[in-house]
Amino acid sequence: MSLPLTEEQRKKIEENRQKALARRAEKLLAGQHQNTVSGSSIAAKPSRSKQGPSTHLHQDPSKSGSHGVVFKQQNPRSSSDGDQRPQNSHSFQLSTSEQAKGTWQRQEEMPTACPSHRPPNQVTLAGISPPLANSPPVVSSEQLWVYGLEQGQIQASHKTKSTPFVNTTHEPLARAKNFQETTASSSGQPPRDPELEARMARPSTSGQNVSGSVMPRPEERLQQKSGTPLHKAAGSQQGTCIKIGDRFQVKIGYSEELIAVFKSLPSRRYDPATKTWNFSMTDYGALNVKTRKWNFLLEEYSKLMERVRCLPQVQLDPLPKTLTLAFAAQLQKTSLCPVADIPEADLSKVDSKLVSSLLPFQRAGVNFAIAKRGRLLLADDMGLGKTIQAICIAAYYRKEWPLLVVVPSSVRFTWEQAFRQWLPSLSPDHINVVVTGKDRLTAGLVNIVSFDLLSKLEKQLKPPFRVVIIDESHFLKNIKTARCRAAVPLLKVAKRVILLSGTPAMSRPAELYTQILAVRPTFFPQFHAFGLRYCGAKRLPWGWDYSGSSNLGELKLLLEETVMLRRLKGDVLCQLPAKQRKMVVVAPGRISARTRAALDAAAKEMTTKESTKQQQKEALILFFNRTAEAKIPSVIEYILDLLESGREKFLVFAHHKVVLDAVTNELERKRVKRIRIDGSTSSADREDLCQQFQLSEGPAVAVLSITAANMGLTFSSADLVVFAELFWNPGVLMQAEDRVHRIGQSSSVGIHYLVARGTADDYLWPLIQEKIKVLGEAGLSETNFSEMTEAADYFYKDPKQQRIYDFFQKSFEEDGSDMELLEAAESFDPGSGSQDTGDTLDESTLTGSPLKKSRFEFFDNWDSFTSPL
Ligand SMILES: Nc1ncnc2c1ncn2[C@@H]1O[C@H](COP(=O)(O)OP(=O)(O)OP(=O)(O)O)[C@@H](O)[C@H]1O
Repeated sequence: MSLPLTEEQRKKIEENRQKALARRAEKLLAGQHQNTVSGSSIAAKPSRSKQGPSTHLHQDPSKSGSHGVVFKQQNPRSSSDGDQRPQNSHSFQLSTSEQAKGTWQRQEEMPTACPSHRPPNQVTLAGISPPLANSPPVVSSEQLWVYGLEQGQIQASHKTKSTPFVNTTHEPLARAKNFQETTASSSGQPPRDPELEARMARPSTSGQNVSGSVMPRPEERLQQKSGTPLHKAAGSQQGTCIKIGDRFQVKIGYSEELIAVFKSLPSRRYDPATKTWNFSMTDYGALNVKTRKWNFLLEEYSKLMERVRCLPQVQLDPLPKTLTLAFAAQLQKTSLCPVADIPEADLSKVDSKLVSSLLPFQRAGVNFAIAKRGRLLLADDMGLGKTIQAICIAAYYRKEWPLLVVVPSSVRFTWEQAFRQWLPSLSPDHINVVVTGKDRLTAGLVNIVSFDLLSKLEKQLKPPFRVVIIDESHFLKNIKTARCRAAVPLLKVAKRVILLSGTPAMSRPAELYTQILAVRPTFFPQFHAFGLRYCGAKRLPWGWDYSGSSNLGELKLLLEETVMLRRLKGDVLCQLPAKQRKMVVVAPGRISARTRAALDAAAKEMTTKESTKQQQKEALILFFNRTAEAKIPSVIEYILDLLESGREKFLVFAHHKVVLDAVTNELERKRVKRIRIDGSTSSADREDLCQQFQLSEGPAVAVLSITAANMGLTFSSADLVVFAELFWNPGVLMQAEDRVHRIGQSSSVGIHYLVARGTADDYLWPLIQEKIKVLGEAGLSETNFSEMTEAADYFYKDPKQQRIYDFFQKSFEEDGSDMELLEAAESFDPGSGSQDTGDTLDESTLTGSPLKKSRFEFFDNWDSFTSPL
């Protein structure tokens, strides 16, 4: 951020200039070393470099009176000078050969090892540099001399002005800072970053420590801390370094000396975007600022920075310290390839069932995590199996358990199931799912808790967990939320931090900050530095605005090098099955006591010997009915979590009208785009609604009846299907799945079955699996439907449960049983059922739902069920 010089500052500079001239004259008289024309007041000793810019210039044919400059993109490794060759006399070399000579002589006399010659007081006031000029600044040698002398004075006012955290009154920012302070003090020092430290300790090719040559000097540290650029002199050019691929780019306006420096570096290129430019000096001012970019190999970074420091009229913001450390090996040429090969991790101590199930890209993910010492953001696309990878990574560090798993509350039990499935060596008794604020957070070896409960159980976080998984880590994007305040300190001190999110940032880079902080607390300990670099921070009358974005390419590189692994579905499509089915165990904790009692009564009725067949079937219908009601809050919670996680378009299939109504009403309340197709939708409307959904952009949900919308419709623009309810006929379920898995679908499709324990799902789910297995054996269905829930705990030890299951099986397998069940349901008296149970549904979730009226309209469309469309 540069501010124009005030009148007072100008006067002071002029005064100082005069004084400096006088001093200079005295020095000359005293016979001291003279530096004839240069601005080399910063150079205490003249020293000639063998590789100095002047050598290049003199060898450069560009000097020979040509009239233009051609900039061509070159092979980055080419050392040719061909990318900047003047074609005519209006070249960069100034208009006369005399001038050029004068300039380059100055360069020649500059020491190359500038830092050692540079006076220590060369940090100047942040606000005095003018904005990037449109035309080359005209700076006389005298001016340069004076600027060099006067910087110490300017610095005097620098310190109090350049720390936005101190000065700003912007509340969120102030809070962010406080937060940083409190978390730092409450949790002690953040853990050291061994990876970066190792890099820093690695010797460079020149035998120097990376830190020795790359670490900024004190004034640069001040600059980085304050987030303000390092300024050299009034009137200096201000530029920035940005890392791009294995190169870094310099964005800066014209400076003759700087071009000489650039030319001295063999890897230079000009304007990678436009490849070739041909322009004269007179056109320079009109050039688009965006095109003034140079880029170099990373390994030349230190060399360039050292030389640029010698140019008082040029000021170049260095790469952030975090970047220079992250890429130290490349900056120092100790690594030839941009990303070092990731070694294969030794997973011999992890359950072989899990390890052998990993797909190749998942195995690579585990290797990456272990190479990063168990601290990473695994940002694979949705449905790529982040859970299995996270469990494997955590299992690798099993000696450091107890493990804490923080998840959205709608998937707590799915995680429990996943641990059971993938880690058979872990006794189920050692898995602790925290359900209420009174539960113990440390009761198990694996402790699963929701974000919201975590903030209520903060006191139980001492001693801290050493291994932590955070699912859907973008839930932590807002530093002001209670969940974030509870989680981030915990993560900063944990030894292993596994963040999972398919959408780490949904709208702006600022959302990434807390996640980066959690994985690498030392990277950007202050948000402002991050905000300036990557959030296009703007100072507004009310404070700082960090809602923008800047240097995104660099941010991506930094994240990928150090913190984040992200694979998109398209990258690994060939390794994925066409359909990925997932059983989601939804929260039984949300079933009220009265519904639970009603479910138990219905279950008892089904197996009572005294009951007639008809009574048993009615009890079965009642059981379904209560199941539907019991699941509504969890279903809605799950759908809202999906939307919050960035799922854009998906289908929700349900069976009972009460569920379809509740979901539709909630989406309406949340103003989410939706369509609904059930038995009451006319054929013409069905097609229109379908098209509407197919063409819609952004989040949209299709709420569909399992029986009325399982055929004849195409929803290939979605790639996820959620079954809010189960249905006993797997053929109907698979037809419903195929609404998205059909021609036009280019992605692997996710299918989520929401299953609630203690309900009819306990029996329906194994029943469906059993049927599919039989069909699979006959080559009539895919087999992986049942494989996915192999470890599901649905095998009945209790004889009563077994009897219910047998009854289910019998009821649904008898010829015409469906019809019987439907008839039985028709004869059911909803009114009496309603009064009997008087179940309370979550009012907040069901606002606006015409519950009383439709409560027992179990099947939304009998006709479509018996004769599907
Ligand atoms: N290697 C594997 N073998 C068998 N099943 C797998 C494998 N990897 C993933 N799955 C299954 O794929 C489904 C999706 O996996 P998971 O839920 O972990 O994806 P995710 O990346 O966490 O998705 P989201 O971001 O939507 O939560 C699950 O049913 C999971 O069990």
